[in-house]
Amino acid sequence: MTMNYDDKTSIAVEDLGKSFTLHMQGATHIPVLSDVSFTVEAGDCVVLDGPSGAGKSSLMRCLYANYLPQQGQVLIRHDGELVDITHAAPRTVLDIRRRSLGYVSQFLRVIPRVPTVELVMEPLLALGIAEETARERAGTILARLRIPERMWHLPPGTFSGGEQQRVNIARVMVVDYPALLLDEPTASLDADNRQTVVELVTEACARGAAIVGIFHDAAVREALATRTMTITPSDKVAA
Ligand SMILES: Nc1ncnc2c1ncn2[C@@H]1O[C@H](COP(=O)(O)OP(=O)(O)OP(=O)(O)O)[C@@H](O)[C@H]1O
Repeated sequence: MTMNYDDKTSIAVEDLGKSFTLHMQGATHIPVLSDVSFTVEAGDCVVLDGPSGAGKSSLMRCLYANYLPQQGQVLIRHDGELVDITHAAPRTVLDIRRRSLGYVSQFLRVIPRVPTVELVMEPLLALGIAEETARERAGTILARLRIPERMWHLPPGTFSGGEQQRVNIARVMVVDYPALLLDEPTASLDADNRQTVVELVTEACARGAAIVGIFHDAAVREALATRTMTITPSDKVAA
């Protein structure tokens, strides 16, 4: 049942439950999340905490509708309305992802042969932003994240792990999404780039973005969290 939310609520998670069934292992049942409920308001940065394997990344994937939960719903503010992304039609999910919800995953999914600058411009072009403006904004964020200009025309397939992660971050943070999901964006970054990411996320919060993040670095968590949500491991029962 959908509760009443005020206009500032950007994300509302209601009674979410997710388990996996491993069919190759005699239908082993792995409960991961049960009865997870929380809301994220505009300008909030909710940090997911909890031990390894508790289900933080799985929750993030449910929020982006990469995983389908068996129970509950995830409401995302889209065009002024709270829309249940878990039960939305595929084209609505794509539209929410294009305009309302950005997601920095742990790894860059590289599209072969596409130059870095074009990868970063692409989400802006999809929003109808003119090519020249998109190129300029892509350059600005790549420079902030210390990707040297001589690399912008190269596809990032051969870049280092940290360089690929920064391209991944640039591709999302170049858009002013109203809501953002950040799954360990600073994991393989050096101190300077970690600081840049902290600044980018702080700026996003200040302009009113609603953020859910997983950050293994305690200093990053401390700098960004307006609230912490602890995810407790479900009993991993084999049936
Ligand atoms: N696609 C999947 N199929 C089966 N089991 C999965 C799948 N994805 C996650 N799991 C299981 O769900 C549990 C939670 O994993 P998840 O990656 O969400 O944890 P986490 O809290 O993000 O851990 P970490 O902090 O180590 O990244 C683990 O036991 C994992 O094996």
